[in-house]
Amino acid sequence: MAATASPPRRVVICGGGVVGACTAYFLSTHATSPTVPTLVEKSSPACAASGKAGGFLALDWCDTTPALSALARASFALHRRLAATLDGESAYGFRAVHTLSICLPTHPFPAAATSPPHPLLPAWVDPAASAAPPRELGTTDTTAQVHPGFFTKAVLAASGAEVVIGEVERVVVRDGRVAGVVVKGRGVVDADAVVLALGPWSGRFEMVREVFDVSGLKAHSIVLRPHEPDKITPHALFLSYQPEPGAKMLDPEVYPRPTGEVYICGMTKDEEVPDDPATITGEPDSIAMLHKIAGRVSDQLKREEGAEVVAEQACYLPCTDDGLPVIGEMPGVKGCYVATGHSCWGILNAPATGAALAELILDGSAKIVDLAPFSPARFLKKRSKRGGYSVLLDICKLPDAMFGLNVNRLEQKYAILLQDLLRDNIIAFNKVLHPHGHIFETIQILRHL
Ligand SMILES: Cc1cc2nc3c(=O)[nH]c(=O)nc-3n(C[C@H](O)[C@H](O)[C@H](O)COP(=O)(O)OP(=O)(O)OC[C@H]3O[C@@H](n4cnc5c(N)ncnc54)[C@H](O)[C@@H]3O)c2cc1C
Repeated sequence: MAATASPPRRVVICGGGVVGACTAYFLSTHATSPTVPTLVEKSSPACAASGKAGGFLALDWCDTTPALSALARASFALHRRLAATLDGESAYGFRAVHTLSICLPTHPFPAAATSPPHPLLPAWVDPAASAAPPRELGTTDTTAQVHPGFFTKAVLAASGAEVVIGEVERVVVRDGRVAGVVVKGRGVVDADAVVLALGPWSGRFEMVREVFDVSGLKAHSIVLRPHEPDKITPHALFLSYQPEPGAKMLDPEVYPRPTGEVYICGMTKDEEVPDDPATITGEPDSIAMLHKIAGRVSDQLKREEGAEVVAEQACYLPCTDDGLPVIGEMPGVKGCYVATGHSCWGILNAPATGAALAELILDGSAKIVDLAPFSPARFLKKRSKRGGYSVLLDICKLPDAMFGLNVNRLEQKYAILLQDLLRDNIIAFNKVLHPHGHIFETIQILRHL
């Protein structure tokens, strides 16, 4: 990625979830070119997954995917640094946690059949809740938590960003460069750089949809206030549970919070994301199952034992086809950046995402993590393997003037496809281009990229 001549002055971030908020924070705290952005949010900051997530953080749980591992490890370290800078402990419940895996039996064991509680099991968890000895999945060195909604709002407030409540309808592009965004009822907000951090709504923008797909996976959660909150220890529980013999295995998660509340989530479902984040509600069956599971884990979490219901809710995980987030500049639109697809790790991975984007926008390249594996252009390359030949034919139909040395006039997406074809499909390249006599000129263009 070529370095920008001078950093953009006006940056507009679309979307007030954790990814938009962290990007705002790292733009405004950049060491040499601090830039306070404008953030446009349709409903309210952290109204969607970023306010309704668990907020669990893990150092090494993404290590099986090298690119994601780098993002997660950098983010975990940044979470620690942010907590120290922003007083995360009291501002948003940052703390280290113990993390256990527990296999919840299908049917509760009779009390007499229960052996003494396993030493790893916290006292507030019913000993009969564990069909097998619990397993330690993380320690206070490797796992931690935040209250995701409080975290998102705290970093956004610390960024000093101007927050505009309004719906971004589209991105304004002039001569292949971003010029602003159109906000419903307000008109154009001018910008030198635009960041699309719209979670599962990113695909609503044609410019994004043309390059990659983002889908939403609906997930449910409940928040309970036990009658003796002081008895609940900082233990995150990853459960496996089969409600009936032969039924689908469920994998709910339980996160006690320093606020005294206990958050329980699970029950996912592929479903179309509704237009308005404020209208998302949980389905009664899924919420009822989460209450059943909560009651099986601990008497403290039973409504009939005095647990107060604080929230019953649902939201959507933003998912991509290859399971990796998309972070980088949109091909063919200079100054338009995207950050989405963080799936079940958006609260963890938002800090390094925001820090990397801030570097990319203000310095011209990211140092904190290598953004190459997350580039939106990776989808374009995949599509070129299927459609590259016909695109090449399209290029051959372009007027001869396009094959001069005027790289700016050749859309970047075609240039990427050509690069791909040069590497993977040189024969097709020669065969198609030679009769038209464009080989020399095209190679010149590629040299200029
Ligand atoms: C049940 C559940 C539990 C989870 N637990 C964890 C966890 O423990 N740890 C973890 O790391 N991750 C967790 N996640 C994942 C995490 O919540 C997400 O990856 C993350 O919140 C995505 O953040 P985002 O900013 O990309 O999107 P979102 O939070 O969805 O934010 C997108 C924002 O864009 C706004 N918007 C949409 N359209 C427009 C428009 N046209 N104009 C302006 N604004 C618009 C929306 O209103 C919304 O505020 C969990 C997710 C779920 C669903």
